[in-house]
Amino acid sequence: MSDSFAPPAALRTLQMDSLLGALTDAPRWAIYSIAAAVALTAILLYRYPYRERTLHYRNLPGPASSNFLFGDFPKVQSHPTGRVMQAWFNEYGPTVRAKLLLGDNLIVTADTTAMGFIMQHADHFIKPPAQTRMITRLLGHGLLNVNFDTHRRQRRVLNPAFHPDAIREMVPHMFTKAYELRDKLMEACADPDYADPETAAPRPEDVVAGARKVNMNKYLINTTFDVIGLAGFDYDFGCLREGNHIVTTFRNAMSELQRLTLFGVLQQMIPALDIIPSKRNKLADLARMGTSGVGRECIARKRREMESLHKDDLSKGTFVGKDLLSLMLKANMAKDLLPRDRLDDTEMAYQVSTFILAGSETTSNSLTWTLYRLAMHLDVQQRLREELDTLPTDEPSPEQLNTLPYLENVIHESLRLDPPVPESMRMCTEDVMLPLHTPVKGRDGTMIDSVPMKKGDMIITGYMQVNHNKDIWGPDADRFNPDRFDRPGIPARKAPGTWGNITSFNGGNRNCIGYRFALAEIKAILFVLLRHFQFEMLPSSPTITAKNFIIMLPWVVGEENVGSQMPLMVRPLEQ
Ligand code: HEM
Repeated sequence: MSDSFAPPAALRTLQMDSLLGALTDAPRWAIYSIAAAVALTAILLYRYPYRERTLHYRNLPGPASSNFLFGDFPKVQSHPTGRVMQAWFNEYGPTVRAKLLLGDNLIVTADTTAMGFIMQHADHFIKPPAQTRMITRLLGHGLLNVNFDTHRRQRRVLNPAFHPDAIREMVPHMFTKAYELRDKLMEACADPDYADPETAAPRPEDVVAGARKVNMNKYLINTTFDVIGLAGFDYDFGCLREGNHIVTTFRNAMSELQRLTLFGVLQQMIPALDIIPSKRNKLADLARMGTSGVGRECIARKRREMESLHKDDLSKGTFVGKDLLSLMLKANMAKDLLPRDRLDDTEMAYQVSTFILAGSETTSNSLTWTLYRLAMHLDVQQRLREELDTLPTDEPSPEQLNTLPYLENVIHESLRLDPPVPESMRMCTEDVMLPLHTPVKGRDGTMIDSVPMKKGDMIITGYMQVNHNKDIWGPDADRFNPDRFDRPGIPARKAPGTWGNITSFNGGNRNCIGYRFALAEIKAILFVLLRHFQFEMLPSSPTITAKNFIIMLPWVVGEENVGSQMPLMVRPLEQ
């Protein structure tokens, strides 16, 4: 039947010949253009309508894509941290689907059960390979970016270094650096010509008797780098004193990697671009060489100290220091550790790079946002200061600091409201059903209480949105109120996470290994700062906003050229 409509064979041959003839006669550019157009159409049909129709979680609700090529993430990035995602959750419920690059889909959730499930199944939800490649280039194969058995092996050696007893021994280093910071700020405030090079020149109204405009974020970054150097591996970076070129290179690399550039986007999609000596690749290599070089130097020094102490038997080389690296080296020598489970020196050096990143910018940002909240709420700041003043010492022990309930509440509230790592992305490694606490209404009107995920699917978990969940923290969940923790019935229900019913330190076996270190450091630094200074908002009231570049950084609207900053008025207190 159908053959009767087909042209006769001779005619078919003629048509084919004339098509081929036309193609061979056509100029080359025309042939290439046609081929490119056909390929592009095929790709677009595949990436958009085809995948949309065949997507296994297509019923999940979510926004219409805000950008055909780049998906929703330019919009997410151009708004303050968490704003766009929260708007989606308000409209569709806590689990939605959104668009990544070139029509790729992903799931975005702040559902407490889904997030708990992801935390408890770390092998099923790993960091996306593109992100891991980038971080590995910066840090090497350290704890932050290895998976499966390698992660378990490394974590086993690192865990003892973060035991509460071990952290207690590191607190004096935290105070040493907190007092160095105090002295730097005092110097700045005493100098009538002081102009902070890390922020814009003060406006006339910000020139105030007895106080100075200071970019506290930068001072705190220098402090936390110094603390991690001393407490982490017995190495003084001296960032507060005079700056350090290794840290500067490292921070430059971080800024470059955090910038949204076309090359960066392409590099995520095309691993072959890793070999291009682009600015971001070169800076990441330099940063890794610098920090892991510090690691190697410290490891060699520790080994020499151990050898001179325990010439006869290296395995006795226990008491070489109380820093993280010494404790890791000690754990690595434990007799019950099989040789294949030990970390070699390169792996050990990469942990140093990892702690430099994971242990400094997170803590400094948490402190920065805490000071911002305290500057906005001078009553809270004063009440906290009065509590700190009840301790009869300039260098309290961790136990003494732990007796201060308001200090605990302020830190808890700040970490809840402004988590330095506001979200994380994961890739599914095998097919699973993701359970939900709160069902969402599907596009076809049915309720969805679990989401089918397949190997390779991407998901973003919103730490910040769980922390702001009104069902857990009450109707004022978006407000800074350290007293909420003393209210009966708050938190109203359980949220996943390692500490304080908040997700800021993640949870499960990929939780933040350094959370006790961070809490001790935040307490020591706040103790010293608040007993010597009052922190105030600038009289010119610039708009401070938060932008997420892996870490939630503070920016001043209209001063983006200055880079990330938190300018505050710093006023020394009369002693
Ligand atoms: C307020 C300060 C801190 C916050 C909010 C914080 C938060 C986090 C979060 C959310 C993660 C999970 C990241 C993910 O898997 O996507 C993490 C992991 C990690 N953090 Fe922290 N962190 C802080 C301080 C520290 C400190 C001081 C150290 C080290 C001294 C540290 C070392 C690490 C490491 C090594 C990991 C990777 C753990 C693993 O994958 O097993 N962090 N942190």
